[in-house]
Amino acid sequence: MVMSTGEMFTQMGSLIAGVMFIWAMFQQYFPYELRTSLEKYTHKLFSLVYPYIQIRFNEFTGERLMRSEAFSAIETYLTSNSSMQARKLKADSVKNSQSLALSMDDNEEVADEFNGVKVWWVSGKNMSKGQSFSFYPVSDEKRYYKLLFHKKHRELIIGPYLSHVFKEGKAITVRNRQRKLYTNSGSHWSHVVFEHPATFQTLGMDPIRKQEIVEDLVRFSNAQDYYAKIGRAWKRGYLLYGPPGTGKSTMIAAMANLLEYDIYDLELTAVKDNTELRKLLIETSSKSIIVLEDIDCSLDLTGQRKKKKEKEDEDDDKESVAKKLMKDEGEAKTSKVTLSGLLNFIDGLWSACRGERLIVFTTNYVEKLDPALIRRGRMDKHVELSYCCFESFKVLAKNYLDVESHCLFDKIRLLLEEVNMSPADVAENLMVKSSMDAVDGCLEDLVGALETAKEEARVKAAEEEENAKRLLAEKVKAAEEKLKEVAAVKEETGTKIESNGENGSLAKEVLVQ
Ligand SMILES: Nc1ncnc2c1ncn2[C@@H]1O[C@H](COP(=O)(O)OP(=O)(O)OP(=O)(O)O)[C@@H](O)[C@H]1O
Ligand SMILES: [Mg+2]
Repeated sequence: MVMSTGEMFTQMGSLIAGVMFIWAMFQQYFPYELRTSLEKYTHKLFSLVYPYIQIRFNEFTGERLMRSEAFSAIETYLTSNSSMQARKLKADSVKNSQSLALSMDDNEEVADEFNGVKVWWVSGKNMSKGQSFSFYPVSDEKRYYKLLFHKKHRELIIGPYLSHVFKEGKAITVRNRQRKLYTNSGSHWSHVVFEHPATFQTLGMDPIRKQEIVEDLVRFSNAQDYYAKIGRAWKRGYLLYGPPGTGKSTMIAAMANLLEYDIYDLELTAVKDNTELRKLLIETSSKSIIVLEDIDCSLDLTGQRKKKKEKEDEDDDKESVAKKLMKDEGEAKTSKVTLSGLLNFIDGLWSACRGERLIVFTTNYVEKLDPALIRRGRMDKHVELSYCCFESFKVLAKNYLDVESHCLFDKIRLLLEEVNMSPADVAENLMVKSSMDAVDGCLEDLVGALETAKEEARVKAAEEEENAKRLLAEKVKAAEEKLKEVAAVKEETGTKIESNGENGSLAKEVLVQ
């Protein structure tokens, strides 16, 4: 059997250690003075013969036998190296069984290089003593990794190399993990696998603004040191606002996909009180987006969710939820989330308990939100998503139909300047309905839809103008009637006042006014 380098060094080390042990036992028979100088020389000799250092990383640590973070990070780090070098590999599936990860099997060895220095990693396992025979897999094996390197590189390996291994191992874990979409029922989060395919490439909006948002997000995700330096919690608030179907929810999915974050979709109406809200916050992990959708209609005074449509139909002098919360706060029972509870959730002391988090609010009615809720510092970036412009259309056309230019584009551009159509409606028209004339057919459908919308808008505007004219005519008529009445009264009272003597002219003036 061929012995690998690391194995050879380990065996050599064990052999020398054995000899040293016998030698140490033997030394006990020498006088004390002679023994101390002998020990000194023995150590020198040992490090000359065997100049290597070994570090052992056990899989389980502590009294509660927690799996060691260092071990996990090393295991993941070595996975990327081992598939090329090790002879015996273990296979495991990652990312929803879509791909395989190969890692080194027990008693295998791989070499690694860092700044030109070679090190060896050896995997091994110990069995617990007193094991009884069983047909079932043994669960009390204790695995470990041993790192072997020359003693002259001690500082480099113990410092920069090991921190590089841990950092890289954790980064690979994040890349390979299955991302999750959480939702709360009461004070508990439950999750499904997050698989939304939206990306910033497929999001239809002005490319310059889109680039600005992408850069802002990437800058945030790399800014741990910066946030620590300026003494702020590593979190950022986004307010996405605009009419329905303009891509607010889609943008959140694109954000999560860009940064590889989990999403916590917080249903505020299902939260009993501020304490429950805080509990939910504490249970979120870092590298995540906490989403509060439709913040303007998430709650009402009774804590019941109102459907958006009903909300739209309600009377005009609606108050923002935030204002209602504020009013409600004084009389709040323990079963209510209050505005201050929500503000604390966003930027109270507990909000800093896990770093690297985005908090995203969405709303169709930004003007209804309480300024306290969305001031900079809480919602750092305000992003308006609006009706489809020509730039957004071009992204959608490229995405849905794979076209970058077409003879109908000019017509569409002019129509989009005149008509308010949401990207969701534009996208609906660009969905291929049959294999025949896909591009021409879809673009013609869109032109048709835009022209219909334009005509509808024209008819609506004409109706509104007609209504306004009618209203004005009615008002003029009413005013004329009033004038007639006033004139009649004036004539009657004017005569009386005139007969009243010197005050008569003054009274007349007042009446005229
Ligand atoms: N800007 C956009 N780019 C690409 N697709 C979009 C865009 N806006 C909307 N869509 C499409 O329309 C659908 C609805 O969009 P989305 O749910 O993101 O809208 P929203 O702004 O969140 O609406 P609401 O205010 O009703 O929640 C999505 O499935 C998406 O495919
Ligand atoms: Mg939405």
